[in-house]
Amino acid sequence: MENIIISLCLAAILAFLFLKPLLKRTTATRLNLPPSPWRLPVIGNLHQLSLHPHRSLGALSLRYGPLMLLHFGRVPVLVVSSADVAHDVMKTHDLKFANRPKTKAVNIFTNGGRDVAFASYGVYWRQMKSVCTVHLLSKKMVKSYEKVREEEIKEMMDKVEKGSSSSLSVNLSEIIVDMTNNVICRIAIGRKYSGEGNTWDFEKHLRKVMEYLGAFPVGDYIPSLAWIDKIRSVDRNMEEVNKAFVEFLDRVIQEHVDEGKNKETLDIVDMLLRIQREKTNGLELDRSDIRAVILDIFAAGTSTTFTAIDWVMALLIRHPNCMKNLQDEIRTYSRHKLYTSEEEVDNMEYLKAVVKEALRLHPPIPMLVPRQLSEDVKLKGYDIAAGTQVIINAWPIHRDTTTWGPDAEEFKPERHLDLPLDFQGQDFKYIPFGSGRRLCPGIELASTLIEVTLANLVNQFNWRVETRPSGDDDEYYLAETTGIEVSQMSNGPIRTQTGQPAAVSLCRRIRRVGPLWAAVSKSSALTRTAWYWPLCGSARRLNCFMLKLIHQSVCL
Ligand code: HEM
Repeated sequence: MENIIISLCLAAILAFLFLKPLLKRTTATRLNLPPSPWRLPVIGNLHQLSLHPHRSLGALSLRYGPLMLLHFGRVPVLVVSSADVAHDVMKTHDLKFANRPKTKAVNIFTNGGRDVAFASYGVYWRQMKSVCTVHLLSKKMVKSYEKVREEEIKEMMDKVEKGSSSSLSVNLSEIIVDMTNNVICRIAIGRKYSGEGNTWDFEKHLRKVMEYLGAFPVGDYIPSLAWIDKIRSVDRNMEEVNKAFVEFLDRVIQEHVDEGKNKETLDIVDMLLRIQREKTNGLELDRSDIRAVILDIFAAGTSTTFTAIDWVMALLIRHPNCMKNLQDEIRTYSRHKLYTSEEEVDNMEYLKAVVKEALRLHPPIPMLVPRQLSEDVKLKGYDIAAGTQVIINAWPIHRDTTTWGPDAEEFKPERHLDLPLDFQGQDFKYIPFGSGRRLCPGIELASTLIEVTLANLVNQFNWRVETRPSGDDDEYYLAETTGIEVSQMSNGPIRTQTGQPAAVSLCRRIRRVGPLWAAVSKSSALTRTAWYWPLCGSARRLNCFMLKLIHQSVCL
């Protein structure tokens, strides 16, 4: 009798194991899944991504529609490529799509998502987001940092001035990067760490953190290849970088504690310490939470902002008529020759249109920050399972001819003059800062800094292309770059593939004419990635994201 029972049990287990995949397949076939491009075993659809994934996903969407289901390794990824579907995701079902996926790097650097950008949707994130929008990055707070912006922009203008009055070249992108870093640094931690006299190389460490946050975590997406991360000692290296950063931020926080509460101008660390003392919003912060928020401010605020300024300058130089219109406007409103103030910038409608148009064509985070679905949902009749990662690809949305007209690919700031579009993501055809619950809280800070910087650069200098080697087209000069350096802030494959902050290579020779002289501009991204190009070139030819992964594996 016992033998019979054991045999029956064994038979049942075997039958279950045998039937399980079949059952699964039957259930899956009953689900109405979104269209998917063909995929390979193990890597899924990764081979279909080029070095500009926002472009390759945009091209795939022309074939498979605005809602596609891909697989990055074994992780299902939903790709949204139209304003209509973006509306359903970020408005109708925003709550279900309000989570973020977390990679190993995110867990290490943000202490398991104790920041804002990667925190899981829930009470803690809600409190943090509210602290960010109401206290740290509110209109009033941004206004209180006006002096910081003015000082740093004046310093930037001095550098351009010096460069332009000598025959030496000026790296405009580098100057913009320095200015942006300095502004964000002073706002966040009260002082800047660039230049001489700094024993700790803050920028180098921050870049390292962002490289890890932006790198493709092979093991997270293709567990069978997790050994690659082990061989590369990725975990150990990340822990070491994190340790150095933690020590630095701890020192900064302790200095703030020692300085006391009665400072005249408060930076973000001061504000966070006050929130910790007063338990604002019922929030109980410990030191590691404060560190995570500060890291967010740096990671989310620096490269995005400088990339935007870089693109606007590049587009203006390519469109002399727009440059002239803008200069006319700025010179009408700007009373002082040496500095155009934020109050004056407030009146400049054409300047705002120029910035909006540049962010439409070149959103610094073209695929936004990935989201993760927290429960099953039906979207446009398709079944999407909980846990699916979600990419909202702003790139094709911003260039859709059905919503933007046949000239959607052209740089035409005028189109914004009569359009009631803002950065708040209310109209889903224009979402450079995202939308809904996860909307970027840094809009006020970023747009103010971008506008006042441009007003000054454009007001005081006339920019034009000086030389142009024959036989090269515009793309050669004005290409998006991707790669580790420009995907620093991103998380997960989406980020790395997106090459989020799509920095521009401003490698034209630019001359300031009129009373002052020549400035030569060269992209920092290009400078930093000079050694990287041969591989990028071949990767581009093969349209192969895998090559980038291999390169990243070797270099990180
Ligand atoms: C041109 C500059 C910037 C652009 C284009 C940009 C864009 C974005 C985008 C697309 C998102 C994701 C939104 C979504 O998921 O719907 C985001 C999130 C975020 N941004 Fe920005 N951003 C910029 C500047 C800044 C600045 C200056 C800060 C702060 C100092 C900042 C802080 C954040 C934070 C904390 C989040 C996460 C919000 C959340 O998950 O709830 N950003 N940003």
